[in-house]
Amino acid sequence: MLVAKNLSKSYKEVKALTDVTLNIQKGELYGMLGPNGAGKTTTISILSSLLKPDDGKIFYEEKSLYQNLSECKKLIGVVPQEIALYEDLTASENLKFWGTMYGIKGQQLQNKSDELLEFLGLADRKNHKIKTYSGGMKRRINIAAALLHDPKIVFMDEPTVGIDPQSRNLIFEVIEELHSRGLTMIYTTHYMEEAERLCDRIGIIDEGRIIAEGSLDELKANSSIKEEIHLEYSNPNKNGLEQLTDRYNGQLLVNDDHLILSSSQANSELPELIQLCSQSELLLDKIDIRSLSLESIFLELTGKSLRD
Ligand SMILES: Nc1ncnc2c1ncn2[C@@H]1O[C@H](COP(=O)(O)OP(=O)(O)OP(=O)(O)O)[C@@H](O)[C@H]1O
Repeated sequence: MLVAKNLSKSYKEVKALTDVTLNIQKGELYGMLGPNGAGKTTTISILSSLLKPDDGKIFYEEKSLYQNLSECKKLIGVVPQEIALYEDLTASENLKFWGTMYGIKGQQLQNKSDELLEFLGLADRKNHKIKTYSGGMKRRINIAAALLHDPKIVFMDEPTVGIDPQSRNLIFEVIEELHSRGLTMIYTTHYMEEAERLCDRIGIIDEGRIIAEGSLDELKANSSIKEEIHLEYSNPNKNGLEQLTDRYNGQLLVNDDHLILSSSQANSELPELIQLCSQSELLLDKIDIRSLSLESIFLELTGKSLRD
């Protein structure tokens, strides 16, 4: 469906992308997982023709993007990270505006707009102004606007940023339904849980490079880490945490009230870890051994946390 070869892009002295190559199959839900500033928005902007790369080639259904711009653009829908809606217009009026921009008119636009409002669970609010909508509802209308012209591939740039868990779940359900209908999607996120839940294949991006790619199972199989030890503690003792960080350099994620240690053999590492916690005067509430997550894979590959 989409092939991108060796995309590179700099903003003056900032190297935003280096040699990014992607091969997205029809019907695939591909996740780009990376921290803030990794290059996700730049990739989407280039793939959707909003931005020109310094280098690289892009093909949609084997046709070069730049040589077939208007034809390719019809295939593409973009859900931008920033909400692109007029606050003083109703949801219907916003969709009418975007539909007209895509060249859809009259009854066809009305029908499509109603169908999407129904699909996104907002039919009963269609005549309300966007400024009365919650953040999650605005995000859903943002998605509807990208679907008006029946695109074959949709780019979703962090579509759940800044919304509550319930609204996030509604958006996941919409994406899963679109996926089951065969829509090809590229979904960017810095939440590993989203990539794990939604995506057929995940590209891990950091500092403008895809540093690993595969299904969740493939990424796990290629990692030397096998498990994670989760420790919950009740006293965030700074010195104690520093001692542990020194001992487990590059293996340990420290969060507010818990630690995650990436481990190749959790059962044999546990006694030493518990002893060190005791020496470091960390009061443990709970210990859990869990299967490997993308967070640990990211730590293994980059030496840093996805959430930094
Ligand atoms: N218009 C711009 N001018 C200068 N630098 C930019 C511009 N847009 C992005 N950058 C830089 O390029 C790099 C990649 O940014 P990009 O927005 O693509 O990352 P991202 O993964 O989408 O991050 P975020 O989740 O924060 O949007 C960053 O270092 C960013 O500061």
